[in-house]
Amino acid sequence: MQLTADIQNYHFNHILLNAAGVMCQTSTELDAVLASEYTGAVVTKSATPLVRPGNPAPRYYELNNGLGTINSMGLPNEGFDYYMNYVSAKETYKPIFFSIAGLSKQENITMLHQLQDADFDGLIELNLSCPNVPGKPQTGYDFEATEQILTEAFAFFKKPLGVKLPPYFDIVHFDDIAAILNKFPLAFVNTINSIGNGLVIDQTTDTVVIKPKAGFGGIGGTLVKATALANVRALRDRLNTNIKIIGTGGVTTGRDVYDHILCGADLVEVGSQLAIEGITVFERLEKELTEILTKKGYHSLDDVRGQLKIIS
Ligand SMILES: O=C(O)c1[nH]c(=O)[nH]c(=O)c1Cl
Repeated sequence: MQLTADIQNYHFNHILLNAAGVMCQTSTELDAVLASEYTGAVVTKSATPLVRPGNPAPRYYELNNGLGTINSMGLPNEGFDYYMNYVSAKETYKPIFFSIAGLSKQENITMLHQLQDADFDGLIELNLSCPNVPGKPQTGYDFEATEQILTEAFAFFKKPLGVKLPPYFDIVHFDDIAAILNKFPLAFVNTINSIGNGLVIDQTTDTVVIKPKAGFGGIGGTLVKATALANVRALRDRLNTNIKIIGTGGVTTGRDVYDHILCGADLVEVGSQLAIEGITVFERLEKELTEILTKKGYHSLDDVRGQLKIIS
């Protein structure tokens, strides 16, 4: 079964990888994702210039019905230099995505200059959608700011650059963000990040389940699948074909992976379910995906990608 994909001159022997933020903050976690036989790549925790402890705990919670997660981590990470050292020293044939999430346009531009000048050979994911830094809006919801930072970035940045987007919920917003993104030679778009600022209640204590922001946090897992598929499909339909799509959100079974590909995804990321199930999730998802493809008589993901049918 052909389960491969390409983004520019990077080849992926498997289409699954972690979502930034999950199993990717330390070198031990990054090594575990790379070591899995069933991952095609790894993405780092979004880096800020300096080390960040993140928000006070409890800041992550798994709903006891298994339907999702809520997090307000607050961008905890080891700092830009840690991840630069990791990717520079790493001997791997698998592509590495280096995620950055500066707290200002200038921080992102500075990190992009450092990445441009470094001998890092990989892909860069500009996170425009962290919902959990108090007082900091999600850039992806500010279309002018999004266009501005991409204009400044592409004035000097020549390595493969993609963006991690928040979910959109309005057809006109799909039109608007796609029109902006199509102005730039992006390698990929990764959609979606968690659905920002949800609220989960502990039924026994009538209390929110996470401490930061009075309990407001990003929602992931099964609960966000319909929104994730819509964003993958809407952007695939609108973006230039040379901008590849990474589908993220709501992946807990092989069928969910298949659905993301039907909507147009080239790679598929696993966040909440990886946090819940652990590294073995990748083997299970690939086996379940392969079963579906075999049953349908397909030999390659190319037979499926973007082939979602509508009712005519
Ligand atoms: O709170 C976080 O660290 C976080 N949490 C998310 O759900 N998405 C992000 O992009 C980030 Cl940066």
